[in-house]
Amino acid sequence: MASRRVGFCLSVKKRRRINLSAFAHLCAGRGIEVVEIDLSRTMDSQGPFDIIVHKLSDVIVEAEHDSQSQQLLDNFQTYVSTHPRTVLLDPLPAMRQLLDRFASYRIISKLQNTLQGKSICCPPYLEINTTDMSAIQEAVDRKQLTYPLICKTRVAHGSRSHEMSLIFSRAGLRDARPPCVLQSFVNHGAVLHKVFVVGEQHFTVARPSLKNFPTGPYDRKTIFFNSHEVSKPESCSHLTALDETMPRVPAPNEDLMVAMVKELRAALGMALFGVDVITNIDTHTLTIIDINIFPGYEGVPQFFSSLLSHIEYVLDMSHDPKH
Ligand SMILES: O=P(O)(O)O[C@@H]1[C@@H](O)[C@H](OP(=O)(O)O)[C@@H](OP(=O)(O)O)[C@@H](O)[C@H]1OP(=O)(O)O
Ligand SMILES: Nc1ncnc2c1ncn2[C@@H]1O[C@H](COP(=O)(O)OP(=O)(O)O)[C@@H](O)[C@H]1O
Ligand SMILES: [Mg+2]
Repeated sequence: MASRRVGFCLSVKKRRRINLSAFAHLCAGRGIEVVEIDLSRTMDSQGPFDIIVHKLSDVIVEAEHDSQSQQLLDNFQTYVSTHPRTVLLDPLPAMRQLLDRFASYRIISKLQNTLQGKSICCPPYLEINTTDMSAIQEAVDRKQLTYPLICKTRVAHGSRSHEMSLIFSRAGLRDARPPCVLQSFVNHGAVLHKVFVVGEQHFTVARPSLKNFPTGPYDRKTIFFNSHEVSKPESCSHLTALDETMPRVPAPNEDLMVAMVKELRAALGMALFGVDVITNIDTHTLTIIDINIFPGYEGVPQFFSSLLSHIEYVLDMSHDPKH
């Protein structure tokens, strides 16, 4: 009989993607039982759980307008609050803030101040809530945002959240669809670094990314794109094809990455997250552009062993009377 039970609460898609049955097999060898939580049944009938690993992004976003999802979320929250000894990976309020780019970029901007002098930054950006063009133009000028601007939806989860645009001039600002973020585009040599965090450990994987653009403003039509067409491992787009004469950008400094991950872990209070970083080709500043909840860890063969170690560590800590 397994002595410890880990509940996984994931969408069907996520469960398949991470191959939960293979992870359950690994856990069984360490006396840990993996249970797939079915949110449509009572949590009490499926427990007890020593720890719950979840990605409830779909449910949280749907709960905004769907009472059935709200009910599922309420049941989950009630279980968690009435079982304080069950560890939650990760806390709901912590992950909820990452579903909102306004909140994420505030966190990243604060981090930029904490790590001052460490050459880490967040691109200058604006939160756009209005359709009033002159107000938007004035805000862009006041904040001295440089063109091109990348326009991202406020909601950071779901298929529509990856629909973005590149705006090259004041006239192009009419293509912004509020609520959204307007962020200065940073030339980075078309390489994205995905930093995948599991507790104390992190793993970095390089991915394709948007190519460099001349600094604007200039007369060019807005480019609409889906971020998954440019930054997935298999992405192959004309938007990522670099001019071959471009000098290569150095890989990010590992000490800087360690400092960034440490600060972010503390600021977020989370263990399973991903950070998208790029290196500014002119200043070599490490630039954070995105934080993801429980990402895919694609290209990280150590993911399972690392997750298992983290779960064991958390369980040991929670049973330690000193904590
Ligand atoms: O949006 P990104 O930066 O491409 O990262 C995605 C993202 O985190 C996505 O989650 P969601 O937006 O659907 O919540 C993850 O999907 P899964 O939950 O199905 O794994 C992707 O795995 C992330 O991609 P990546 O692993 O490339 O960071
Ligand atoms: N400020 C920026 N400068 C340059 N490229 C960017 C910037 N922000 C995003 N990108 C590009 O757009 C892609 C998607 O942006 P991101 O903020 O990670 O959104 P998503 O949530 O869809 O992953 C990145 O992978 C990168 O290629
Ligand atoms: Mg991203």
